[in-house]
This record gives sequence, structure tokens and C-alpha cells, in this order.
Amino acid sequence: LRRGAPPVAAPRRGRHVQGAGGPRAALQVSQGQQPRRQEDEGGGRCASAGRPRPQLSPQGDASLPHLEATVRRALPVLVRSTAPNLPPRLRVGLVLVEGTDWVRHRRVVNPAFAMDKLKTMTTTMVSCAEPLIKEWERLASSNESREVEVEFSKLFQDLTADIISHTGFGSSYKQGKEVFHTQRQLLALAVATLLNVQLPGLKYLPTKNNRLKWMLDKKIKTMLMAIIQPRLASNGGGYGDDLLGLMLEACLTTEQGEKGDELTLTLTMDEIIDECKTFFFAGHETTSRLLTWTMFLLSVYPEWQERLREEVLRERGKENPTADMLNKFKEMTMVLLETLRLYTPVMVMLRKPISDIRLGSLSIPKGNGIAIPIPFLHRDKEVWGDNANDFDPLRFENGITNAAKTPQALLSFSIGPRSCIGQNFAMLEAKSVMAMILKKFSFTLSSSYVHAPADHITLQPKFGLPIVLRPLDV
Ligand code: HEM
Repeated sequence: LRRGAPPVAAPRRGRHVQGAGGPRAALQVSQGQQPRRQEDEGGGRCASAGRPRPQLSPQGDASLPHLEATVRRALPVLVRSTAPNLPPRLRVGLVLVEGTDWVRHRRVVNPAFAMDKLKTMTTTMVSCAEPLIKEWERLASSNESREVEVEFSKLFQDLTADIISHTGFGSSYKQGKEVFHTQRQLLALAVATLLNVQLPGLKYLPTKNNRLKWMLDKKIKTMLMAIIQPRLASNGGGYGDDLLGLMLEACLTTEQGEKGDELTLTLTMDEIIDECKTFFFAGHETTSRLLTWTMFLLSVYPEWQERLREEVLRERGKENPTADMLNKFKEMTMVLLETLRLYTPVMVMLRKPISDIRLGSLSIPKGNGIAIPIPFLHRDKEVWGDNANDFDPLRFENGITNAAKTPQALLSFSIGPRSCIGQNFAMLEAKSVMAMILKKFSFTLSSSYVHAPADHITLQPKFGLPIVLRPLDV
């Protein structure tokens, strides 16, 4: 993963010649609308204090042709680089570890996402959605119009938080939810202060914001320890079949030496805590966005809404969906993939080459940031055909690899060894929730909806997603 790129000479003056120069490196170091300051990868150093790092941020047609085909091929030789301004306490777990640490983490976390384990979690996903369905039915029946308007953007955020709390922490889901709630506060604080000028050392000073961040951080750690410690103490009885239990099992089997030479796979307590935080950061908002945009597209394309409803009812009638049944939903899978293509929740992947490399006609020196703009690549007519901007789930009829001119064109979950570990989890979750809604309601966009997709770390409808639900039995 890290060694693939043969070193090539790094042209010192080449960037402008290659049409990728942008402004000269200064406080503002990238071409696009990047934040005003950039921290160094190690955390804490900013452009004004340390060496500015140029970032290649292809935007629009001018620079895209250089990168289109080659970016995908280059992904394996680039290492992940973090959002430059993300505070260290939010850079956690598997998403951000590198090298042998990554191998160790990924092996421990992998078993928790095995399909047979996920299947048992489907029941939990369905039962988290069930009370909402009942509540909407009740509200609709009490309205004269027999309809109910629901704001789905916020609702899906709460629902996916509920699902990840239950599937992540089982019977400790209430404490899990509290952890996630605190993480959300920490994230909101980080985002609110993202563009503040950072002076070196400022993060160590007991400012009001810093004290609040430290307090929240400590609270998260204490709460997670309170969930993890009793599990560890109860060895012999198993650690639970939720994500945490499965991870502890993978971790501790190796620690007890059952596999002898694999002792290095063990995670420390701090690392386990980091992985628990990762479940939430990586898995909750992204999945809620997938659900949000699917709901939006099905409202706009009623013929597809009807096709999916028929598929759901054909397989299982009015019964709750099971994992095996969800895996059979071909048209639902096609619609979800098309939603991921048009409204990818993660908009940018940040990478840096570990040695000087060539990307098509561009030479990129080692360590320079590359922002890979997924929405541009997902709407490229060269790759997806002339209807690249249209909603056409049929393009996925013969699977992902045959949907475009290049086999790995869909980048929503990334590709290669560092691709999303939670993609099957996310797809099962989205299918469970959509099946529950489709079998009970038909729905349309509310007249108050305003179409304004906005990039707030993930892609979300700026003014929410108000939808009018009508129970099918009425
Ligand atoms: C629709 C939902 C999701 C989308 C669109 C998504 C997208 C992505 C993408 C694009 C990456 C690669 C990021 C990069 O290379 O910079 C990634 C990695 C990752 N995702 Fe997801 N994700 C989703 C759901 C989930 C869920 C449900 C979980 C866990 C509960 C999860 C956990 C992770 C982890 C741990 C990684 C890092 C993997 C590694 O580096 O080995 N994701 N995801």
C-alpha cells in the first residue's frame, strides 16, 4: 500500500507549467475554497507557524481531464491524509492509523463487520425504526388529511445514532448514546472554531473553548471505560454480539495467546476507546445522509418508489425484513448505489503520495496534499456516459463493476484495502429502514422543500428534507 510509487524527479518549478499551480504557497495554500489556516499533519502546526504544504485540489473541468482516469489507479500508492484542520482529539481509530498499526487495527475490527454478524444486527436495525413507523401512523390517523409531514434529515441523524448505539453497545446502548451525544458536541465545537486563527501552543492554553473540549473529551473516555470495563471483567461469559463485544473478542483472543505468535494484534485500552468513537464518527452521519438522499430521490421519482415498494412487498409482504431478504433486494441496491453516485455523503478524499509520483501528466512531489473530488468523478460523462447527471438506477443492473466504463468508478466507499469497513453495515441499515418505510407509506416532497445540497463535512440538504407521508392502508 505504501511502497508502490517509483520515485520520479519532482519538478521544482513544474506546478505552474502543469496547469496546477494556483496561488503561490502562502497563508492560503490551496486552490479551492479551503479553510484559511492549515495545521500540519502532526497536529497543532499551522501555515503561519510551519512550512506551508501545497494542496492540489482539482476543481472544475480545467484540471479534471489530467486526473480523471489516473486518480483511481493511483489510490493504492497514496496514503490517507487528514483534514488539515481536524483537531487531534477528533482524529481517531482505524480511519487515521497507518502502516503496521493499521493492519493491527483492521484485523481486530474486521470480524465485527463480517456478514454473518451483521445479519444478526439487522433485527436491531429494524426494531429501532419500528417505533417511528408506529408514531407516524398514529399522527397521520389523527390528522384530517390522513397525512403527516416529517423532517427526515434530522430524523435520520437521530435514527442512525440510535441504531449505532444499539448495534455498537447492545444493552449499554443508553450510555453509548450519551457518548455519541457528547462526541457530537465536541464535533460541533471543533467545526465552529475550524476557521479561527491558530497560534502555536494555543491549544494548550486553558481558554474557555479548550477547557470545554478537554472536559468533553474526558467525559467520553470515562463513559466508554464504564461500558468496556464490566465486559472485560465478565470474561468466560463472552463479550457480547454487538460491535464492541465482537471487537473485544478479536482483541483478547490474541492477547490470551490462543494464536501464539499474533500477540501484536492486541489493541490497548486507549485504542479500543478510539475504535468505539470511530463507529460513531465514520458510520453515523454518512449513513444518515445516504438515507436522506434516497428518500429525496424516491420522492422525486415516484415510479422508482413504486418499483421498490413492489419489491419489498413481493419478498415479504407486510412482515418485517430479515437480512437474507434484504440481500435479495436487487432494485433497492441499484437505487442506493445510484444515490451514492449522485449524492455521495463523503465528498472529498484527502491523500498524499509517500514518494514523488506522476498522476497522468502531473508530477506530484512527495507529501503534497491531493484532494480527490468524488462528486466530479461521479458525474464525468467520459466514465458514466451522456446521462451522467441523470438519476438512472438501471446503470447498476449488472453490478457496480459494469455500471461505468471503468470498473471501479464508484468511489463513495472508496476502493482498495483502505475502503470503508462499514459498507455492508451501511447498506443493510439503509435497506432495513427504507423497507420499513416503503411497506407502510407512500411519500412526496413537501412544498416547503428547498433544494440546496450543502457540504457540511458530509453532503446534506441545507434546509432539511420535509416529506409528506401517507399510510398505504388509508
Ligand atoms: C453510507 C455510509 C458510508 C459511507 C458513504 C462511507 C464512506 C467511507 C469512505 C469514502 C471511506 C474512505 C475514506 C478515505 O479514504 O479518506 C470510509 C472509510 C471508513 N469507514 Fe465508512 N462510510 C459509510 C459507513 C460506515 C459505517 C456504517 C462504518 C462503521 C460503523 C464506517 C466505518 C469506516 C471506517 C472504520 C473506515 C476506515 C477504514 C480503513 O481505513 O481501514 N463507515 N468510509
